[in-house]
Amino acid sequence: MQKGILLVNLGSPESPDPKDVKKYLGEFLMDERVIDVPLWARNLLVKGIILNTRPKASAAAYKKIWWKEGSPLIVLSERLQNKIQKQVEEPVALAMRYGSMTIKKGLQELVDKGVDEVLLFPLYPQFAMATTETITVLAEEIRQQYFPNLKIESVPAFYNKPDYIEVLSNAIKNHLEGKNCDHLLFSYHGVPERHIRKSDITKSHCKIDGSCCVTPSKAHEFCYRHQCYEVTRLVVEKLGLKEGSYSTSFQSRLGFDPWLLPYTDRTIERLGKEGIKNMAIVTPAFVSDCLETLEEIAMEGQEIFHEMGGKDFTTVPCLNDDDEFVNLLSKWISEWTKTPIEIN
Ligand SMILES: C=CC1=C(C)c2cc3[nH]c(cc4nc(cc5[nH]c(cc1n2)c(C)c5CCC(=O)O)C(CCC(=O)O)=C4C)c(C)c3C=C
Ligand SMILES: [Fe+2]
Ligand SMILES: [Fe+2]
Repeated sequence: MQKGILLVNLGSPESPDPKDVKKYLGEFLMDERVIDVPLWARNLLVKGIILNTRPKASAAAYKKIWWKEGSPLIVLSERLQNKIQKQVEEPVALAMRYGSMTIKKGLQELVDKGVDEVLLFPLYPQFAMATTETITVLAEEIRQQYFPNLKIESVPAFYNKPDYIEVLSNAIKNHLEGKNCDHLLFSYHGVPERHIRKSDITKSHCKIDGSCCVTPSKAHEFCYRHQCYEVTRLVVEKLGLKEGSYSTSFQSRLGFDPWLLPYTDRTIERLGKEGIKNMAIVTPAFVSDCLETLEEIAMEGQEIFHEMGGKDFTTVPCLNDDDEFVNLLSKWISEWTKTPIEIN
């Protein structure tokens, strides 16, 4: 058996041009695991409303964060792939759930290299229907249709692995060293509350209240909200943060449905109003910096904080191609391939 690895991230538009942004948003938001309403309603909402209003504003936001080499999310994912490939003997390919770097092309690239057993690695620490699930479901559909002899094994959410928490905590500690920080905000991408209920395998656990996510349950294997709160809890424990010096919030809501609370923008506002002068934000739902971290948090979030009288505002970069993170992913891959690796 020849083994290979397929890393999968979300994707990004081809360019920050409104035409390309519209095309990308069309594919992304028509995914039934992202906007999870019946097809007729999704068509109405996405094609009838969102794609006629959002692409211009989104394109302007993408323009602010776009790099010479391309979309930060894609460039950073490629750097991660290249660094892992330097440590791992087996071929490591990269694909995006949306856009031109498709999962089909990624699998084809591995098959062309003689691979018949793939480790599918969604680059998300927490499980969500809109991320991990849509990747694994699509990969399986593609396998059945085009590569029926290929074996695919998926890496589950790694939010509570002690070595991941250690790498994340070290990155936060290193970034904050020598900086003023009175409050650390853990901001996770939000999801509609309905997604949490839909992913509840017990069908009765998730109440989305103050207690369900801290009450042990089988449901937590697929509960995005629980997994986000667990990352905060475990990092807080590791860094020895005091009660009151940190919070958890959810960003990037879209539409009128209730999304997970509290919202990040309102939380930043509250912290400023309460007299916090120096704050930091970490965004552990994202492995790679992207529009949501570089624009929504580092630019818009900072502006809100300053308007509320805040002073120092710092954003902890995502793990991106951090050496400790590369070593960790390479180690997990080598545990699967059973080929020892040499850590650079
Ligand atoms: C980290 C995990 C993510 C979850 C969960 C998620 C859910 C989700 N997102 C939208 C709508 C949008 N998201 C957008 C950008 C975006 N989302 C994620 C990650 C998650 N999304 C990333 C990494 C990015 C950035 C991509 C980049 O190119 O840099 C956007 C596009 C930007 C905008 O117009 O604001 C939308 C729209 C929904 C509806 C959703 C539902 C569960
Ligand atoms: Fe999103
Ligand atoms: Fe819960």
